[in-house]
Amino acid sequence: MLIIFGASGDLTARKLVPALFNLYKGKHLPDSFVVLGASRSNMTDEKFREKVVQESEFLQEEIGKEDAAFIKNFADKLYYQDLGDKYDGDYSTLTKRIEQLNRENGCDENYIFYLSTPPSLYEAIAKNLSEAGLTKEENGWKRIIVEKPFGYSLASAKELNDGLHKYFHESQVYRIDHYLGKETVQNLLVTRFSNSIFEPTWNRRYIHHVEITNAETVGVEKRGGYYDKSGALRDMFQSHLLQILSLIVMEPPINASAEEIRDEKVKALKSLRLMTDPDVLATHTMKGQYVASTIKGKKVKGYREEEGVDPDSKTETFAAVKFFVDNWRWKDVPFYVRTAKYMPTKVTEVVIHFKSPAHEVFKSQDAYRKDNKLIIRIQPDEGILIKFGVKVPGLGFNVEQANLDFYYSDLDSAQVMDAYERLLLDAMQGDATLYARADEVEAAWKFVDPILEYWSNEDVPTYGYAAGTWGPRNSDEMFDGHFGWRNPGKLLTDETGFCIL
Ligand SMILES: NC(=O)C1=CN([C@@H]2O[C@H](COP(=O)(O)OP(=O)(O)OC[C@H]3O[C@@H](n4cnc5c(N)ncnc54)[C@H](OP(=O)(O)O)[C@@H]3O)[C@@H](O)[C@H]2O)C=CC1
Ligand SMILES: O=C1O[C@H](COP(=O)(O)O)[C@@H](O)[C@H](O)[C@H]1O
Repeated sequence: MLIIFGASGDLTARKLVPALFNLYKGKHLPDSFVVLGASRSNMTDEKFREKVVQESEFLQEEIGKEDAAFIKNFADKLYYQDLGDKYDGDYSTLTKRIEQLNRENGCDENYIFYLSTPPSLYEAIAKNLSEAGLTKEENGWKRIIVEKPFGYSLASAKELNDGLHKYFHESQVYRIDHYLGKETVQNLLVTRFSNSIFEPTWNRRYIHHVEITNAETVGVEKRGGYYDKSGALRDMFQSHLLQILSLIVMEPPINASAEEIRDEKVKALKSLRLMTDPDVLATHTMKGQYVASTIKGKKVKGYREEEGVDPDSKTETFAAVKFFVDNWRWKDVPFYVRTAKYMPTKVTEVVIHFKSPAHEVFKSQDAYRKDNKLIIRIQPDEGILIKFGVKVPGLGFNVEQANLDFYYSDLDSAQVMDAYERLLLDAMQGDATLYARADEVEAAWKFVDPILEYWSNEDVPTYGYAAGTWGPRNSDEMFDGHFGWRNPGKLLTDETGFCIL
């Protein structure tokens, strides 16, 4: 049984229920499987079913495709229990409901508790589950999935880990990071460790620098209140982007088990050189915020005008960090990672920039266009592209770049599972490989904390950039004159919005 706390919220309707529907449709769920939503709101089972189906755009589309009886059969697996006026009360009513559903549906006592509430409630919920006897594993396994953000800083992440560990063993805790559920993120491991052509060059001898971009075309939408306290560094960089980075940086695991892979990821995260010197932080980090602009004749709101955002906010919607990895493989190779809202195109990609050939036989005017690049496109158009030099036909030896590409969509079996679908299924199967372990999360916060502390200083500039552009006009300066960011899409406006906020 899957028991979702905070089931009246946005995530349940928009992500969890559609993922469960797809698992049901793909026959990945046992017949006895049921979902029990729990929150403070008062709702009947029927009302809960109607609500999640109505609020899920995905299910609305499915209603047009599937026959009504099929959708109803799925919806009938969803139940709801209100928790009274708080999450840290007595769970005896919840326990009785779980027992009743077990009897009625012939379920085992295998439970996943999915915490989809504000994180401040996680420990209280874990405590109440334990006091209600719902965490005992005598008659079946018990797992707890916790949503991001996992902490607000290293100290709060440690506190949260300690709080959960009072009631659940680490092997029962599944910290979700939906980027790890993306097919191409998982493919980073396969690309690296199942091909003997990449691994020998995957080091300081051949790689000049590594770039990771995560760009979104939307602003903060309805989540202004949450985002203004978080910012891009906490929202995306600490979690999703450092997870991707760890897969690029890590050493080969001895096998593909959850513990071996996660051991190597932790080692990678622990190798990140901490930046504490303000002079280094000033040149190696940059924060920005989108300001109003006009895109295709339409006025777009600036971040400070969004609902729930402080009109004087200095919270970053653009975060860029340059850093080094202190180990044998990566010594002196710079990593550039950026994430931002309201950029010209939605894209997440990793670009491995290889060094120029040791001896230049063929001179080229445009070194950037000549150097080899491996581009791993995480989304959209999931795939891999290798850029390599070819001779321009005709006289002389002029070099231009050609592409060798692979797109996931070209595979016959291209049925890419949604990230939540994959991760829920893994949790049901007890596979935690794609979930973050306590020490991974703490290692990531350890790297991020000094940057956040530096950014909390009023003197650190927050650069304005026009919504629809590739961030602050001066963001290439981090590259010390070497190339700059790869911007895979045209600007949506001529405005720069450049200013210091
Ligand atoms: N929505 C998204 O796209 C994403 C969400 N997440 C994370 O998932 C979790 C759930 O997100 P989401 O569904 O958007 O959150 P919501 O704000 O919609 O909250 C979920 C539920 O928690 C309960 N709740 C909200 N605020 C409080 C409060 N102050 N005290 C007690 N209960 C409260 C409410 O239920 P009730 O009042 O009925 O008890 C609410 O329906 C959060 O941790 C979020 O950070 C992560 C990634 C993306
Ligand atoms: O976790 C989050 O991720 C989304 C972006 O996810 P994607 O799968 O659409 O790339 C981001 O918009 C949100 O701010 C953040 O909390």
